Amino acid sequence: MTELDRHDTIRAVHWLGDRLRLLDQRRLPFEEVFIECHSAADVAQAIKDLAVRGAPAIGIAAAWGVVLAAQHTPQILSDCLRLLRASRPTAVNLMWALERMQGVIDQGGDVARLTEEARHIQEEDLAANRRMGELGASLLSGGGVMTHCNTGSLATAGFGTALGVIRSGFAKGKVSKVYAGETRPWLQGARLTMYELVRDGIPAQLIADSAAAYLMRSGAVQWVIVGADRIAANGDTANKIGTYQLAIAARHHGVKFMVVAPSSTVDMATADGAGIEIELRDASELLGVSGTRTVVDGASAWNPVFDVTPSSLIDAIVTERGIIERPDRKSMAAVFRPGAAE
Ligand SMILES: CSC[C@@H](O)[C@@H](O)C(=O)COP(=O)(O)O
Repeated sequence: MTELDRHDTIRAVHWLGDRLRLLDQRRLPFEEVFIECHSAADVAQAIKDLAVRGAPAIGIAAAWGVVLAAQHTPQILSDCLRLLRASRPTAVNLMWALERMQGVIDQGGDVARLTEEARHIQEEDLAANRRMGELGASLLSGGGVMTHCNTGSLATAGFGTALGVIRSGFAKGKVSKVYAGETRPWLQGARLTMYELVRDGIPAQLIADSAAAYLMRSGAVQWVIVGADRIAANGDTANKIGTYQLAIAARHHGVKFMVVAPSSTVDMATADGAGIEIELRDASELLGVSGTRTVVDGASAWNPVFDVTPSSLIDAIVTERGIIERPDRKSMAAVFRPGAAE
């Protein structure tokens, strides 16, 4: 067991043979409670309600949802796939995982084959995260990094994407301090990223989302490192709301901006960010904090939960296939459509 393995101990998604156990991320950090899904509908609901969240983890959970459907309700398998696909719109890992499962179904695969495919999806994600950790850490210099939302073990099969780069960077002595934005309104940064960083003993401080530009101006941060929910063919990247303004502030202050995501997050069928559907969630999520209403009755709210960062503001996209510096349509195609005529 390596030093990194000793630290990376959280797993959000557990397959138990006839049901799926999910660490309920709505209850963290103070309660480590698991929920059990017995059907594809249970999994779809858990994804919709953010009990499981983070693009890769959503895809993995959905793949296991298809196994549950094949075990318990094979007569309505295609309805179950539709239900899972509709659970959240932005993270393309969900559609990607369901397409892989559909491929097995189309070849006449039985429950055993579907189980094997879901397990592969989960294991490949962990391996991709380890690889991206190495690659991303090789770019780092300066020691100070900022991240947004939660991209760690909780959001993936383990280790994490952006947080994986931070973990690797810390292990190599290339990260000395992490600043985590709290990530209103669900507080993934405050509740989940700080939970992971404190468990790992990585020096970290929470900041209000609105403190980011001031932090960058101070010179304390050399890299902003974030994950992604969907990367279009030209490198435009959808990620948690607030990422775009971080990229603008980073460019203004000469801070580098890195996106870390497995190739399952790359959507070459979508030409650019304008084609990415952005999830709008209920206004009630913004009208209070942790269930306590903070806004006057009668007020309304606009609650998009992702935004799109144009590729021109991204210094590097790191996937398990390699590093793409200054991403654009051509450099993305060279990695994700090798051999295709330009
Ligand atoms: C490795 S997770 C990458 C992204 O999925 C993450 O940054 C993010 O935006 C998660 O949003 P969430 O709404 O919590 O699912």
